[in-house]
Amino acid sequence: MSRWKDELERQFSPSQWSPRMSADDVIKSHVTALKEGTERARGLAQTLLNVPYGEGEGEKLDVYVPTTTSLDVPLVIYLHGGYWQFLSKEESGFMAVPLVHKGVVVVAVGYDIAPKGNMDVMVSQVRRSVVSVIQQYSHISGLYLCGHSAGAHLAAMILSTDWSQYSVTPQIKGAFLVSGIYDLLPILSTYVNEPLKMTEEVALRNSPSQLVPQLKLSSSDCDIVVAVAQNDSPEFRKQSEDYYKALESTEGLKVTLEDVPNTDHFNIIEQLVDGDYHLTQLLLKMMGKS
Ligand SMILES: N[C@@H](CC(=O)c1ccccc1NC=O)C(=O)O
Repeated sequence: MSRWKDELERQFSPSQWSPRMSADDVIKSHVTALKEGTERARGLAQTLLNVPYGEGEGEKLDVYVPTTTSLDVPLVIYLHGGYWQFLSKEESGFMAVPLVHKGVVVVAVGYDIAPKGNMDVMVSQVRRSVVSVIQQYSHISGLYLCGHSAGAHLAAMILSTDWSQYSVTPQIKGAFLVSGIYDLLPILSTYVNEPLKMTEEVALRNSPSQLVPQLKLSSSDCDIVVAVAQNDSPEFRKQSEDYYKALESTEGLKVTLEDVPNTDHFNIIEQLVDGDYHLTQLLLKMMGKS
């Protein structure tokens, strides 16, 4: 393998950039943290698990419901990460712990990761999950998205949807894009694409960086936070910076770049179990619940 390809693969291996632990350990600890947080959330909140949003076996979502008498109930849809090939909704309810406590509904969406699903399928699934959620929860005070890593990519694709082919047009008030990938071309030649098997055409039509004009048409009223970890790799940091710049130079969009100090690709999202964490506070503030 060429040194150039080695370096590209290292840039797209988030586990190799954590200053906290070895690559293997940071992934193990990530999965454990997400699982434990999700178990806690399932113990604390009322839940509706495995609610179908489509016909497919994998087209199900989990709802974490607050006990509140307030009429102002925002809803956050969480899209999990894992390079479109790892993780599931089963360990994706962790952020519900502090949010449900503040009267926010949290929805963790499942989608068919590769090799079962491909990029077009996953993007279609998460878009349909949003339509299903607003049809079932029409009384909510606002719809928000949060995605991590590959899930931030999927959230950005939701913001970039031409809803004319769908039965409703979702009004998304805010989106938290955490350590995401917005240009899929650089990963085409890496190990990440082995199970995905994307062609250049597939990568282009599923790159949010190519869809900024559509995002402006569909999501001009949405507050967008592009968050990146201080210890994300230079290529990951560049993905967030470039996408932020592309959005920011588009007139009429409200977008901020959050460079989160003392975090890596994994604990930037794990810490959403903590109500005092900077990004939890920002999310609550965006929803008017701080
Ligand atoms: N090869 C990747 C693996 C990875 O990103 C990952 C693996 C398991 C669960 C989650 C992951 N990534 C982000 O959520 C890495 O080097 O981190």
